[in-house]
Amino acid sequence: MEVKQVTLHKRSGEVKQHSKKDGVLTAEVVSSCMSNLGRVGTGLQHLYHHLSLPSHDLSDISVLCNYVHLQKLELPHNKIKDLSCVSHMPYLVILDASHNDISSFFGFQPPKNLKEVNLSHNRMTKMKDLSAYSSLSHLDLGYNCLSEISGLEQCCKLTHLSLEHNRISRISGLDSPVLLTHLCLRGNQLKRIEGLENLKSLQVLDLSLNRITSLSGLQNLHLLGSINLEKNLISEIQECKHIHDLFLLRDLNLLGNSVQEQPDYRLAVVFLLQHLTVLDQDKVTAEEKVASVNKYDPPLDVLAARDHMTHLVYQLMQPQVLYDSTMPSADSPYPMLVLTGPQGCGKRELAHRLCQELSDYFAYGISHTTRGPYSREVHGIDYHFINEEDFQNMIHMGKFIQTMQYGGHSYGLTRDAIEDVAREGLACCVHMELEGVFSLKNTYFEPRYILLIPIQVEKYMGHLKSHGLYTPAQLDMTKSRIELYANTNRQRLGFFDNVIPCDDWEEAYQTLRHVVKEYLLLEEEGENNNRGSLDNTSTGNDPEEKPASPPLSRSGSGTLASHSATALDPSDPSYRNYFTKIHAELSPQKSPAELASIRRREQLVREAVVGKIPGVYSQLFKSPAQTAASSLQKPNTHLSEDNSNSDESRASSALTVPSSATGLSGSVEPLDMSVQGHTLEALKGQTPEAHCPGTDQLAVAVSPSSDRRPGYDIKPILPPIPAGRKTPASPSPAPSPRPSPNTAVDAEGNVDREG
Ligand SMILES: Nc1ncnc2c1ncn2[C@@H]1O[C@H](COP(=O)(O)OP(=O)(O)OP(=O)(O)O)[C@@H](O)[C@H]1O
Repeated sequence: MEVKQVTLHKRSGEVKQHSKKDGVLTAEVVSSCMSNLGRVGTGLQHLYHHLSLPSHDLSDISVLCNYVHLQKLELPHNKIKDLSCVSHMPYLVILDASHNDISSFFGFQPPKNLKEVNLSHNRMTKMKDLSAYSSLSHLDLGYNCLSEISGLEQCCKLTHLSLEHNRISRISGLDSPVLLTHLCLRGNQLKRIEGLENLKSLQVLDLSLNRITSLSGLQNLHLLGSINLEKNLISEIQECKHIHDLFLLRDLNLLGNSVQEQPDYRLAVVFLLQHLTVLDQDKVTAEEKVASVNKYDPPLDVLAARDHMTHLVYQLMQPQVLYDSTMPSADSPYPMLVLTGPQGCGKRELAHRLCQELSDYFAYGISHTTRGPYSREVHGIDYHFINEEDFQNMIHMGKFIQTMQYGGHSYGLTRDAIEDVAREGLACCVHMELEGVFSLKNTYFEPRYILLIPIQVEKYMGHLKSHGLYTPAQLDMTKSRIELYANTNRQRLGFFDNVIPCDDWEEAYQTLRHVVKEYLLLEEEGENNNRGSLDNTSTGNDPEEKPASPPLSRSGSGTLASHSATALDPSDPSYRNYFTKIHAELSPQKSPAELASIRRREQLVREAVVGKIPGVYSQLFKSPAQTAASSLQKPNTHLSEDNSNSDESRASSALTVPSSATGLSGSVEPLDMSVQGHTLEALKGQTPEAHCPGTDQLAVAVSPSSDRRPGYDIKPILPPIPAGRKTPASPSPAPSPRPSPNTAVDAEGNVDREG
């Protein structure tokens, strides 16, 4: 249908034809640029609602006074100075007069429903009161010469506002448009983020190309999803803490800020703002998120894996040392009992008492610590108290099997401490925090883990306070860790073998004693078998489920008990059976798959040690298919066979181990233990510490979720030489310090025991 604009729009009914001349808009041009045919209100006439005249060199558009029904008017890229014709368009909803020469701010009577106005790229210098334009939802005033935001007090429906590239040096006048969702102040002269407090609906904020130094002022804008701060003066990562609680923030742009030069900038920001999906116009990958968490707040598994790797690497870098008494045999790792639980829950005293009462079975494994002794503590009984420097030296000498930082001090359990006990023919009983347990679970030791946990928290806290040893901060930390233990127990079925409430110390001891005697099948007739411990290896639901302790018969128990009653003779062949049985009773049962895996790994070590296969590590990490095949071809060799080959073994291990260590030390830098546990604080409080070389490499090499991996529990050692109990069982609460039992292999391959 052909519609003549002239008949539809001329108010007077008369059409005066104009031609486009000297920037004057004519009716002909208008009629050729109209679109969107509709009806007038009466429904009797048709008319066009839209007029679009971009880039027509227009300067005089007064002819538009006649086009009263226009709803959308687009006049960008002309030379228009006067927009007064708009006063005649009461139905106008959208006006685009960008890229013109307009200097008068809203120089027309307000169309009642005017919603979207684009006056960007003009010459306006001052904003005026827009209270008559209360329907405005989108307003673009970018690229003008405005120096102050004002006149928006009544614009309650405004959702999009752009004032980019003006001369604004301070954000003000934005209290009212509370529905504002998009605000662009790019390219102004802003130094601070202020005056945005009321814009609670703000979702997209562009403050790029300003001189902003801090992100303060954004903290309450909880709907913000995107912030552009490109090319500002932000220099500190900790500024991100101001937007840390903006949980909907997905896109942050800090390109062109000096903060990007900070070490580990991207990881630190990704860690602080974990909801980000785009940072600096680059997608945040899942790998980056994991790496950032592992770096700044590593899960216990990751910490433990790093701890384990550190000690493994340092151990490998030392000359070979044989820990014969604790070496796992084919079927029975050295038996250990670990009491864990929050600080001050009494586990240390419980461990001492247990070792005293069951001195034929257990002795206390003494940890090292850098904290000073409390008043009644004895060096060499409660701890080995050493200074930080010595502790670090011991780490570098590969002495520890696990370490942890707690309350600003270092704690660690050495191989020697365990070996000391093992050489007495006893099982080792230690106490440690949860981190220690995680770490120990990476080693070849397979202790029973007993969690001692306070149920009555207030009573426990009162007890701790009464010690008078702890600062309020330490007390708070200890309290918060009760939940950590409880959660670990809830979330990791079977992680602890037993859980014992420790609100009443005597009751806890009796339960512990009972549990341990049950492990050892030593329970006296008639003794209460119903104590308040939870056996965590059983869910209690499955009637088929195996009991936590191996189902040894009573006669087995009798044998064990009678062995324990007399001093053990190492030459007695039943000596090893004794250990095997303690182990069987202290170790959780394994599935056939686990057992097969352990055997495979042991087989590999044996082969490497006797020189049947080349390097220890190249074999330990070979593909599962090869591993399976090789273990099929070479069925489990007996320990005695390995012993018969001892010359060859020594030669082979002396050759292979240092080369493995060298290979490792080339690619894996030793860990700086002081970094662990401090990075998060450093990040939150101030600029992160300088990058710690090696930390990342280790973190990458370690899978956080895996407790047991090939090679982790393998030591480059010779088969065990049972040393046996050297002294009669002592009733003392803890083994007294004795010379190091370490045994070294000299250049000729001769075994030489220290001390
Ligand atoms: N080698 C270790 N690895 C991990 N944690 C350890 C180690 N040795 C000791 N701990 C634990 O470190 C925490 C602090 O020990 P510390 O002896 O300083 O505190 P305490 O107030 O005497 O508490 P507790 O009575 O529980 O030992 C304790 O929970 C303790 O069990």
